[in-house]
Amino acid sequence: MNDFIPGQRWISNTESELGLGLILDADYNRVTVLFLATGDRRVYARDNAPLTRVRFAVGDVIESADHISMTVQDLLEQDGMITYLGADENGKPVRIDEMELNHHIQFNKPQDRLFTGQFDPTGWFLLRYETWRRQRQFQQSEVKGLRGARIALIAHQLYIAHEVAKRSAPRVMLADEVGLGKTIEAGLILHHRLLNGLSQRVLIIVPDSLMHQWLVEMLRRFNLRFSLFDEERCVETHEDNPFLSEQWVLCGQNFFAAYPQRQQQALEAGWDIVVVDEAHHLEWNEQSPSAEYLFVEGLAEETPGLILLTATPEQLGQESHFARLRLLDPDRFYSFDRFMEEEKTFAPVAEIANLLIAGEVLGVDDRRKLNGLLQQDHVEKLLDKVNDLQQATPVREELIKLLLDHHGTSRILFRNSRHTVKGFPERQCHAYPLQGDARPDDLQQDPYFNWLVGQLQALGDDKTLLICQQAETVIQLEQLLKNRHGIAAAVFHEGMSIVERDRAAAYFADEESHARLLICSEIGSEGRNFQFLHHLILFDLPDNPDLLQQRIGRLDRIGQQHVIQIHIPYLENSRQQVLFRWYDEGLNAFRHNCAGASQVLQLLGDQFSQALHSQDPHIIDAFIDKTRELNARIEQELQQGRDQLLELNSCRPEAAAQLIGQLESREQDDSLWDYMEAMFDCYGVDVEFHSQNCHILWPSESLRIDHFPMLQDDGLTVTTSREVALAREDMQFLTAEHPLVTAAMDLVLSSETGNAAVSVIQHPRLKAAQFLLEMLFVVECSAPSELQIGRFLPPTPIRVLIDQNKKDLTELISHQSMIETGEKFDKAQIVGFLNHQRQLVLDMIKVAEQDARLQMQNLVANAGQEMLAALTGEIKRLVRLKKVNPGIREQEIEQLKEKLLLSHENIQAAQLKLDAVRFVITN
Ligand SMILES: Nc1ncnc2c1ncn2[C@@H]1O[C@H](COP(=O)(O)OP(=O)(O)OP(=O)(O)O)[C@@H](O)[C@H]1O
Repeated sequence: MNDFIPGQRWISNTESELGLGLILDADYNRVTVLFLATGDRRVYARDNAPLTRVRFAVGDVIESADHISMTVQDLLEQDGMITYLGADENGKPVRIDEMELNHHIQFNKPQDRLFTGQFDPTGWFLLRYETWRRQRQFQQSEVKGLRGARIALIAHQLYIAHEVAKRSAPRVMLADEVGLGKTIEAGLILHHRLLNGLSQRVLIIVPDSLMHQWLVEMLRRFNLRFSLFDEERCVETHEDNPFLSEQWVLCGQNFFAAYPQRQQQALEAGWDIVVVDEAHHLEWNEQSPSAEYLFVEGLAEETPGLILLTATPEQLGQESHFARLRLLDPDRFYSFDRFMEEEKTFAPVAEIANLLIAGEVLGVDDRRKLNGLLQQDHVEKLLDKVNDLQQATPVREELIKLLLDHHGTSRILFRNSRHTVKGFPERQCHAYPLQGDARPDDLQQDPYFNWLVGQLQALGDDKTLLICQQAETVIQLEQLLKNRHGIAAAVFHEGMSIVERDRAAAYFADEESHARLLICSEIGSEGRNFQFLHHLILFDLPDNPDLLQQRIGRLDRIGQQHVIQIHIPYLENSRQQVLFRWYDEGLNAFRHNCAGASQVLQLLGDQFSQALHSQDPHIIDAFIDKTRELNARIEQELQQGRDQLLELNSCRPEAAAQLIGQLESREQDDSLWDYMEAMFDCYGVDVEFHSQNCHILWPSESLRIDHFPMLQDDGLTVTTSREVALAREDMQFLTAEHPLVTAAMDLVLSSETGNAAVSVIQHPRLKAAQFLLEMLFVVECSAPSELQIGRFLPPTPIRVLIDQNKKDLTELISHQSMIETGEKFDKAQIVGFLNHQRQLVLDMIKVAEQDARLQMQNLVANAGQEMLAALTGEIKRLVRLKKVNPGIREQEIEQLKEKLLLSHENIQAAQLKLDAVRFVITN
């Protein structure tokens, strides 16, 4: 067992990026280590802590926390602590106690393994090399985080995810029209952030009826395994704060409402991103904001990332919509009146933005208008270049960004509609006027019920969804259909538990089940996926057009293959008939989603309820005509203003097409599979051919480790084809982002295996009987995770090849061209030779290191510039907004400046580590 003494310095074998650890405490079972570079504290079991004692040797150059560096000349050991004695650059004697060592220090171990003969087969070195190369390539890829999801490549979704995920704090409202894939967009954003280490802790809050669907979607589409939290689960964890027991948590909205003390715990637990689905339920007005709103407001203040999802943002009125935007960006959305005022100026803003996007020359007048709009932003210099062919593209992008952000609907609101996303099937509406004076209490006598029985018979074997308002109606309908007519139906309503509801929906969806009808109360009208159906019966109609859109959206969503048939019964001369005509003739809302419906309703005011209760055909006709007129006007206004701006922000077709192009070309290249085969070979995983692009993986008898990521004894079937993955959910979709691949890559890089190797090669440019060193250095930056330094300087490999004359051959002889001859060598002889030539080998490493250091300086300089551009952009924006919004605190700006300084400091403190070395003999 290791002897740990507080004050000693140890390094993590698996997370060397944490820098130098300091033993804080060691008792019988456990050892506590503080990694000062990142501020992380880790507790390990004492008998198998993955830690290595840091002990420098004579000749090593070390540095103290105060940046005093020295060459070690001697080591003093007392009571388990080491003191290094040596001299600084000027030869002045220095002593550094190990406690004083710089915590950013990292270690160059591969050469030690080389000199002691601990080299691995070349395949491992190549695997290590390729793993670093791929990881770096991945970091630089525009489509990182978007590749691994089991989804069809749909332009607007990829565009949004790509736009949002790379921001320093993703705070957005995803408000695409019903069924266009907001859950998928949120999943893609989470997937990207988690995969890149930009976010760790995620809380998703959804209506209870959607909990299970979210859980399944996150897992099957993104390989993200969330934990469902309810009261029972919280009690079971036995933790003071149960939310600290998991990183990815999914909760129902009602749970927080029912257990307010859990709200406090969720607030205290701290998250990187909070996602709220069906966010229109967060109702707000000045006098009485809802409890749900206040809770999310609390989370919004504490959490850097916030994603709100709603297809109908204005369902509870403009004020609530504004309040939710304010949750996301209080600096930008500070006054409701101002927000309402701004809508009026959307048309000219959209006009100019369109000119900029179209790449048209901006005349003097246009430039003046633009300058007027962007007065606070001092864009004169940009405007000078706006027509300059060489510089116009980035300049125009910047101007569009400013316009949308400061004068448009802002960059946090995304809304795509069927108007722009094509390919949705037609909707047909069938009206069924029924005779009768009024609807009796007894459903059996109700003409609606009799109609329903006949209608179900007419629909034959086609499965159908029926939605009505009340749970009570659902229960009665089901009973009567069963008892009187032997018709089996599944039900879904608020009186059922979540498990019962999910079970009912699954039973209904099962092709084998007898139930041809699913009867839902209004809660079934939100979020659920029923695109496998194409008949919808609206047993009654909601008064709110957004609710109607939600209902139809259950069927009219991505994946719908058929023309959607909407069936609506109504009693002649009844309120329901007027409502039907209002939707049908006034808004045309059954066949199309109607963007201006909420505004029409607002403008109609009392006339709406008056007309619904009227029996006078003139009043009703006039009401319908007025609706039609208002609707046409509002739709036109929206189309020229707000909707145009939303469209511009929500998807740029060329950019999206480029993303899709990149994703497709990656998938056509099968180098991932070649790489994985090499990995499987090294680790001892058997591969069996299944069918084209599909394989079965098994742990072989000679598996090198106890457990290969995700691999069970009964094997795992994988496919590298997206098409197959979409059709066959039983297969894993193997991409560079699949957890099996990423975990296997981590495995390679966190172990020493492959960091020292010996190869015999032949190369036309090299004489026989020479030797060279191929080295892989890695630039690493250990910094607190909230700085997200990885955005600018992720771990970056640098390859250097040096020959025995200390000449740098990196450019001349590529890694790929160094092919092994397969010739055997005498290991003992090589070790003897290496030790005999120790000084030369060390000198060769030194030369390589100098070269790598130069390259590192460039990397650091570039990363610094990128960081500076990103953070000064954020600072400038705040300074600009502060001029119009007195609510912005100076402190916010100061915090950003501090973040900039800290990021700069950490990037400058990047370290170079020799990760792997290969001794190459030529033949
Ligand atoms: N890119 C995609 N590939 C495959 N299926 C998709 C894709 N995008 C969406 N879908 C499917 O389409 C349906 C609608 O998507 P999703 O639930 O994300 O939409 P939504 O906008 O959240 O809907 P709602 O407004 O009803 O909440 C889901 O069944 C989803 O799995």
